[in-house]
Amino acid sequence: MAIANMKNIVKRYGTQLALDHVDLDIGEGEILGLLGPNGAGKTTLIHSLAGLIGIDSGEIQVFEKSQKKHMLEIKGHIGLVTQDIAVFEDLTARENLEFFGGIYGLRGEVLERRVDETLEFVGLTEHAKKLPSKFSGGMKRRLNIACALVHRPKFLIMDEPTVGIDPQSRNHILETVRELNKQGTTILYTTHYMEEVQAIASRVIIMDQGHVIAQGTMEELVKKIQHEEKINLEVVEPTEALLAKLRRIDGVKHVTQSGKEIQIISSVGTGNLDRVLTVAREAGGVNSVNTEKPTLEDVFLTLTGKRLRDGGEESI
Ligand SMILES: Nc1ncnc2c1ncn2[C@@H]1O[C@H](COP(=O)(O)OP(=O)(O)OP(=O)(O)O)[C@@H](O)[C@H]1O
Repeated sequence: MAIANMKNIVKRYGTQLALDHVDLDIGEGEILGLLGPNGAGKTTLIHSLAGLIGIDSGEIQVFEKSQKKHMLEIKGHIGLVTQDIAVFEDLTARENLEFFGGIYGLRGEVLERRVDETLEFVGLTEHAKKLPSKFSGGMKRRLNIACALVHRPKFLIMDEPTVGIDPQSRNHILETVRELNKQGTTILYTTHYMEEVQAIASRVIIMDQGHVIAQGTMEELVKKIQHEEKINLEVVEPTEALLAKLRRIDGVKHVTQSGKEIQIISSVGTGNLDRVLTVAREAGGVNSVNTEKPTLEDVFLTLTGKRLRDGGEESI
């Protein structure tokens, strides 16, 4: 069954085109990773899918039903974990869950059982009676997720749920996502962190400037650039003149620099390793060199010209 289809979606904020004819399909049982730099349109896509904002044109179906016609019914089976933590600071963890469960029509014993189960699931049972203001960042994030889960949605949409938390809390959240998926929940997971997508996603969508620029499994995406290799150089003098010369070499697609380390993505089989070394030696010398197969991060760089980790800043 298709969990969601978006067809030809256009969304503008004034003159700003946030979604530019976007198509997206999500199948039941997937963990779909949505990657993109700041401003790519991820939150806009998620909010329009969850029915929080209207679109200018296009068609959205969720659970194979028109979103326009069945909005309320659809919303009852979606959970949305927002990027900004949306819990009540003056209610305890338990009271927060009771409130959100109540919104979804849960009452009495069923509500209490679901609240207990959800607290247990996110590891907050012992803290049920505490106010979120006493929580660490990671615990607050877990409570935020719990609020979106208490009504047991079929489809969970998560907007950067691990921003600003420690690695242990992040692992806990990723484990929660995997477990939910095992139990049958379909998940759309937005992040800036490539390694999170690599750890949990069964399929990946890459967005940039309001467009879906690539989608597929990790292997399919990496295959897209299988004719490329990554050359890692450490040079003695990383001057602008050297970078410019490297970029002019035929077959070189991207050159990025961090201190004395220079990374080059180049077509394979073009003899570019030799050329790169010659240019770098002439420009002051080379401390070390190695080549690697491209990763998902390199797919992103090749497709967008930007590094995801830097929040999408231009790298060349
Ligand atoms: N309410 C708004 N009014 C005007 N412009 C907006 C509004 N919300 C988003 N935008 C613009 O629309 C574009 C897409 O923004 P969106 O927040 O969807 O991107 P994003 O990929 O979620 O970015 P981030 O990773 O920073 O959250 C950006 O250029 C943004 O500045």
